[in-house]
Amino acid sequence: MNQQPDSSVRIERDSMGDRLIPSSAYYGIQTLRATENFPISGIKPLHTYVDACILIKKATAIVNGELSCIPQDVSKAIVQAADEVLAGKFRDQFVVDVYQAGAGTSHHMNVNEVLANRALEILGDEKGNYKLVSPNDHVNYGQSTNDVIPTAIRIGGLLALSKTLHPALEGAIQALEEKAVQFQDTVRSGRTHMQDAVPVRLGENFRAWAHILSEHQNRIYTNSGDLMVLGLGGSAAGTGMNTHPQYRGRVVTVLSELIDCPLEPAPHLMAAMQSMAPFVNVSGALRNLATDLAKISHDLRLMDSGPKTGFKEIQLPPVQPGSSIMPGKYNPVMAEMTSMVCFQVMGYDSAIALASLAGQLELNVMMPLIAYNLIHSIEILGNTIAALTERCLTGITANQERCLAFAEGSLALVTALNPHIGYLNAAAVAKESLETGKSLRQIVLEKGLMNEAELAEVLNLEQMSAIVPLKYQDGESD
Ligand SMILES: N[C@@H](CC(=O)O)C(=O)O
Repeated sequence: MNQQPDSSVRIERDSMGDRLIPSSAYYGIQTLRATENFPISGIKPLHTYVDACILIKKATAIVNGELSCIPQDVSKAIVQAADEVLAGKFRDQFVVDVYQAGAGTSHHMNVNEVLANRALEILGDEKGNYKLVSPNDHVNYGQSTNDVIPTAIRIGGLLALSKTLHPALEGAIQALEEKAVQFQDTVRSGRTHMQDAVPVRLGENFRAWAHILSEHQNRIYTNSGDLMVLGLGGSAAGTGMNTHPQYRGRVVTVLSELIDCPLEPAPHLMAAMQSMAPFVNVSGALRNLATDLAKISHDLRLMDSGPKTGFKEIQLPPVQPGSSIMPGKYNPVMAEMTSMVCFQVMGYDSAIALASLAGQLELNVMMPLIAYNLIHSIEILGNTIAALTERCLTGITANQERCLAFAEGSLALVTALNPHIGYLNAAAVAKESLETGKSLRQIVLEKGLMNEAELAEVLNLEQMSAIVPLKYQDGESD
């Protein structure tokens, strides 16, 4: 390329040759080639994933500067550039599609180039003039995509969990517990197999859901512990080639301080690089949560069904007109959206499992897919749960009369008669009630199976729907 380009572009060179880059761009030639190679989804890297990569680069620049592996002024300029990105600048410079080069080298080089070019500017030099600060020799000193990207997925996962999913789960659990107290005295008919079952308390349904979510939160905490063990320092193949002996330990300490989380160096660098088990583990816990969350959102839709032709035991808050053609229709849109997000998370989990088994020898090159799917799953689940809580759970009201009417009309009330008249007699009473339309009470009295006082005591909905306390001995309470 002999012609002098105009000032709107600059020339950059890599091992494949020269290319023109817009002068204003902070990314460089390797990023440009990647954008041309991967025009796949139009989806750019998640902010949290960019943050994770930038935090790693900040930590490595600090430690490589302290160890005199890179010049002090270069280290400081890279750190300043990293801080600027973390503060929200240059976000439009991370431009490589999420479906990209195996292992994530393209996104990684995008990060290295943006930091190098901004560091050059800070040092008074020109973008693209990589002598003073090079994306490969300085920003990437002692690193490889192969140890940086698995670390970035770990850090991105931890950031997303603490910023999005855990606070959302806490909010949902609290909202459900408040509803449990509010609806504690509302008796409704249980339904099993979608048929009449024994009575339950509506409040207890909400308490059960709070408990289910709280157990999922514990599983996610436990499963995410592995994300805190970092193989950073393994460089290209998990041997640590081209790193200073003190780098590996120090960089993990600095990164721990930066994200305020107790991280540790991996006991075996090759294992940390090859195995995607920590991500499968967290994704599995997310799938597990999504499975129950979808079930809860389906239950909410069932219980709210109607208004004239369904259960309508509860009312979900109407948040928008439901129909483009049917006036006055309000649909359970927040619960519907929740189910779809849960299905997406399960799909992402399946893809993560396939990507994780596709590693070969020293490296798993499917990491870009794992990075996007895992962090996106955490974030969309967190955002979904927060929106569901704010726009649906907190505003749910109970239709007490309707709940009670179903409970009183349930054929399964006859279950309470088993200990007094036996299962077969009780079944005959139920059958006759269904055939004749007479009440269970009336048939039992007509048949002389029990007297009125006994029946009144046994067919007590409050008592039937109360949870039997756990006791191991008389006089002991739980
Ligand atoms: N993923 C690259 C290494 C790197 O980008 O640092 C490779 O193994 O070829």
